[in-house]
Amino acid sequence: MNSQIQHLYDIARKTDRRIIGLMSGTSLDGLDVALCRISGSGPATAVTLERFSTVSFDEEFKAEIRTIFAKPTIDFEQLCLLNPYIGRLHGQLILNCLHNWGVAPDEVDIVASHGQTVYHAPKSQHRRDKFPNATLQIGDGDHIAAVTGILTFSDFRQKHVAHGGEGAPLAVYGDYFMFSQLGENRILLNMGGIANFTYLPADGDANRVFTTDTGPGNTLLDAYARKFLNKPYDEDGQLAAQGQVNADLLLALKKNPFFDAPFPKTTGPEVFNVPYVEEAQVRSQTLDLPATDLMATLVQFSADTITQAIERVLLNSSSEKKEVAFRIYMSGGGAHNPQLTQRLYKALPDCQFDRTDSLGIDGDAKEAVLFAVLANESLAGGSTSFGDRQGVPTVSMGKVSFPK
Ligand SMILES: Nc1ncnc2c1ncn2[C@@H]1O[C@H](COP(=O)(O)OP(=O)(O)OP(=O)(O)O)[C@@H](O)[C@H]1O
Ligand SMILES: CC(=O)N[C@H]1[C@@H]2OC[C@@H](O2)[C@@H](O)[C@@H]1O[C@H](C)C(=O)O
Repeated sequence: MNSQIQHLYDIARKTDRRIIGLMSGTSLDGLDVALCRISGSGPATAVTLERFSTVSFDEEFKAEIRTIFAKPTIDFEQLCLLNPYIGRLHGQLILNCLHNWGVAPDEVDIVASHGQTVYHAPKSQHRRDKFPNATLQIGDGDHIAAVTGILTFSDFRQKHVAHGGEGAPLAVYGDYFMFSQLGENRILLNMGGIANFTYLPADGDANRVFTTDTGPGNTLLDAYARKFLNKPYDEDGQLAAQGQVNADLLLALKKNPFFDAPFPKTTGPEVFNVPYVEEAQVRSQTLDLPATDLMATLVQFSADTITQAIERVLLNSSSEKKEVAFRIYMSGGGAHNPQLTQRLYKALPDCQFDRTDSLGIDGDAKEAVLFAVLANESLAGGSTSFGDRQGVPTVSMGKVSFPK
């Protein structure tokens, strides 16, 4: 037997594993690196987040990704070059983090890498009948394994697509395994570039849990912060705080079939981008809106679409379950924006708000931890059924890269 297969087998048989989860999301702010110790599997999964860092990307690297990011037409050579480049970079950033943490690479069992999404195209978006749902992440796992010498799992989303899902959101698996709690209706709300939430019903029924994207989180805010402030984001919503919401533009922004589509569903910056806002401004005759009002309207747009999606869950829960309070646990960068969170508190007065930090997982690390949990599940779990339904296939995800 190849000794690397034996090594994989030995890791799978351990009672607990040290797994580094990696996430680089739609905000392109940096690489989230989460060193986790994980035992158990399925709903018995127990995670200790031992170390966490977000390693910021420099402007030159962000500009390289932006040449192909979420664009239907790109320079194919750039895509080809970035695939190994990002893999090697992520590998090097892992080594840097391990060095800073005083952890040797051979003390880590597995790297679980999301990669960089460069294009996301569910059927509802591409509308080309003969093609399936599609999504593309780059930063190949072989390069991460070669640079770090650590067995690497990567490219988690293709298996989900192969079984009829849209390739996202995958949070449903990790959230159910880590955060489901009998007796409490939980909403795990992650506000990254795109916002999504997981519904965890109080009865713990795996057949009813789901995660859905709700629309933009920070992606539009960041695009306009770059334009108006020449900064990566509007810190604490300071610019938005100075403006008034424009009702006509808000209405125009909300006119998109995505918002009425059934759960679960996904979207991305391929749809919600600057041209989308400009087109809504033309329709609502608000092209001359001051920067402050535009920012305030964009925050309201994110807040309203998140609220309306969550309200749908509250309405659909039976009267019996409504007696159990809904608690919303926030995570992701948007949870640091008071302009966004205050609007949510106001719009959902019957819900109690908290952060995933109170459940033991730093909200900024949650998505990186998810990939560590998915790799753990592929190694040691795989027996939890999510039923036979759209968007939540019962599958083990991730491809294996041996270091040699
Ligand atoms: N203090 C703050 N004030 C306002 N916004 C903030 C603050 N801190 C973080 N953010 C927002 O959070 C973003 C980063 O969020 P996060 O890292 O969760 O996104 P991501 O993981 O790239 O996205 P996704 O979940 O869509 O993949 C920043 O780009 C910024 O918009
Ligand atoms: C295709 C893709 O990369 N989607 C991301 C993105 O970022 C947030 C939202 O859009 C979510 O659908 C997903 O990531 C999280 C980790 C998920 O799959 O649950």
